[in-house]
Amino acid sequence: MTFVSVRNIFQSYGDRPILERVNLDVAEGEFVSIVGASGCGKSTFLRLLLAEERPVKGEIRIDGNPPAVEPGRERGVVFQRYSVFPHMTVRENIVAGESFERASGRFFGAERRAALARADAVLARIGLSHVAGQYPATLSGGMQQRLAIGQALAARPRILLLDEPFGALDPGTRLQMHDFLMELRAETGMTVFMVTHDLSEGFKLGDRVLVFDKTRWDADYPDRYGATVTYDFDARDGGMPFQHLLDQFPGLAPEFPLSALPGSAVRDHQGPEAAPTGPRL
Ligand SMILES: Nc1ncnc2c1ncn2[C@@H]1O[C@H](COP(=O)(O)OP(=O)(O)OP(=O)(O)O)[C@@H](O)[C@H]1O
Repeated sequence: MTFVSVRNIFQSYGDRPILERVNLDVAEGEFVSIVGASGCGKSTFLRLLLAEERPVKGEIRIDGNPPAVEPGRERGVVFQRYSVFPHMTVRENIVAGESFERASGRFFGAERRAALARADAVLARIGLSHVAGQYPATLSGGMQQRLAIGQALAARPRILLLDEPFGALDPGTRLQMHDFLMELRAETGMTVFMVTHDLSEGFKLGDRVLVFDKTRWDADYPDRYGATVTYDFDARDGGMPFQHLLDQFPGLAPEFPLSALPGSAVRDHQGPEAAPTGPRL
């Protein structure tokens, strides 16, 4: 059953189209990876889901309703660069994440004690209990990003939006974060949209991998057309057979023509006029 529905979305900045004819149905609990060339509108799409922007045309529905303008309860978001508060301790950061309107200082008495107890439960879940009283600057990059995810989860959102969340981390920490995110996802059943530049990460973590690209090009006016979803790959089972191919041919991604993969389910999002030529990542 559809949880997030995106219908014929167009978005432009000034007279410059960024997205066009984006259609999508996502079930609750699905993990959707989003890849595409730099500047093609992936973050713009996340901002539309967050209701930070309104589309020029089209409609987004979350559980049948337009996305609420206030962040927090329904959707949590994590960016590439650590979005935690540097002047608050790790525990206070989690408390602050519970509600954007109610920073930690707004909790008093029993309410504050309850909020701190909930924060401690989140910290235990993300493995940061031992640094609860420290400031973010004293943590490693991976720990800070775990804190950012914990902060987003403190409000118990049904949807987690991740914009290149592991892009700034070293490869080892990145792998640890993959395990961490998969565990959290299994525990919470949340729906995830993750923008990544790492194709194999997208296939490893996602149930689906969406490729954003332009289907129409004007060589004289490269900004004339917007991007849309050109591929929607079934990536369950760890992105097999994509991962097997990567193992066999290291260095294959990202130029490999994804459409040639055996067993990849490519769903049609644009209708008969669209003629995707393969992602340029
Ligand atoms: N508020 C804005 N006003 C005008 N142009 C914008 C605005 N936000 C984004 N853009 C432009 O829209 C295009 C799409 O930006 P967006 O950040 O969505 O791309 P992206 O696919 O996420 O890129 P990257 O992979 O590099 O992060 C870019 O050319 C960007 O400069």
